[in-house]
Amino acid sequence: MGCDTWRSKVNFGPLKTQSKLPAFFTMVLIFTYFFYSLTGYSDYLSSPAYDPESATRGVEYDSQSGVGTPVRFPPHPMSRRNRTQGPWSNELSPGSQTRGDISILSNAGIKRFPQAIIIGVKKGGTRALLEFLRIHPDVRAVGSEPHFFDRFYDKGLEWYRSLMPRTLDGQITMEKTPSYFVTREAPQRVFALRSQTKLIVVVRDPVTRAVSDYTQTKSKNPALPPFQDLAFRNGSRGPVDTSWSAVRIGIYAKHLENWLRFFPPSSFLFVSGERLVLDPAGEVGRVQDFLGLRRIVGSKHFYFNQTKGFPCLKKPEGSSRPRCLGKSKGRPHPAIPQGALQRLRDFYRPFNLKFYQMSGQDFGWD
Ligand SMILES: Nc1ncnc2c1ncn2[C@@H]1O[C@H](COP(=O)(O)OS(=O)(=O)O)[C@@H](OP(=O)(O)O)[C@H]1O
Repeated sequence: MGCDTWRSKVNFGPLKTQSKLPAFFTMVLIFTYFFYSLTGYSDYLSSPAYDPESATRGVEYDSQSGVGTPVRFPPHPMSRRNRTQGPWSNELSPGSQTRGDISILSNAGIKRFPQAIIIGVKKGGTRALLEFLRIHPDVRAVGSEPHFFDRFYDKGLEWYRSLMPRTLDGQITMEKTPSYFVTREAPQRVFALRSQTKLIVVVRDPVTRAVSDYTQTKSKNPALPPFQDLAFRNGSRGPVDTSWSAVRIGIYAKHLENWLRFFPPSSFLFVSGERLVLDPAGEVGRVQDFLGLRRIVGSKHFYFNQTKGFPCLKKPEGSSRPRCLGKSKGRPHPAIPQGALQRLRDFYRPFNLKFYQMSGQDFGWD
């Protein structure tokens, strides 16, 4: 009788007990999946597994020879806690680190290596471009600068991939680290990871860029000598001091040569930092075309903020309110003697002309 009673109590309608078992286990599986998804454990458990795309890329990677040698990824070097608190956390952009970090959907998709990287240039407008692109539903980007190919290469590919946001099929993973453009080893390293990587370089008049760079350093170190004392040797009377990074970064042709040893010209898109301010929709339109994206980000997303003196977003990613970039972007520059600026302009002219030839674009700095 006991057994019959039990049977009749667990009888769901016309189904027999045997046919209910698979349904029961399916429910347990579904429950377990949602439990892990909601608590974030699925992220933790799945991180050492390689998606086919990144595993294929691992075959390309060889830090010594650059290409062709299959190598194993190193074991995951970071604990769960450290993965979210990397050394780059001080460099977080204003706003969230990745789109929808706190949403349940953040566990959907796969962490992939970037298909496109903004590799430079420092103070070119790289943050503005990345924040503009992040409005696009098919773009997901790391908010901070990973600095993998210059500073943290020793941490290994899995560390790098763990920083990436999850993407669904058809979405593009991006990051920006402007110092890659001037890092000697970066081209080979990027190529070794993914030879098809699309490379975006935001360039700006090298003279203004140098002043912008100086302004940033001076804001952290007010005792910094005057610009002209650093830009020229012998107390500003001598030749241009190319050992000063603020000057050296602006010799774009030289750095680009280094990249062209590994990547064909078609891998690059050069974005004008000046046009990005004057016509953000136009410049972002070119970037969307280059990335093979639908032109979704357009003029309706921008407005010119008179106080800031720069275009701002009407509705940035992760927010419903208009927002401009932070105070460190678009800040006033100190007055530099005209003579010093002219000498620098003369210095850069031949390099600029060479860069125009190499990039196939005249940026109009001269
Ligand atoms: N929309 C908008 N808002 C604010 N700032 C803008 C914008 N578009 C371009 N810029 C220019 O971006 C310059 C900073 O460049 P980066 O973001 O590449 O700097 S960094 O290398 O990441 O530090 C920054 O340089 P400074 O003007 O010297 O501050 C700006 O001129």
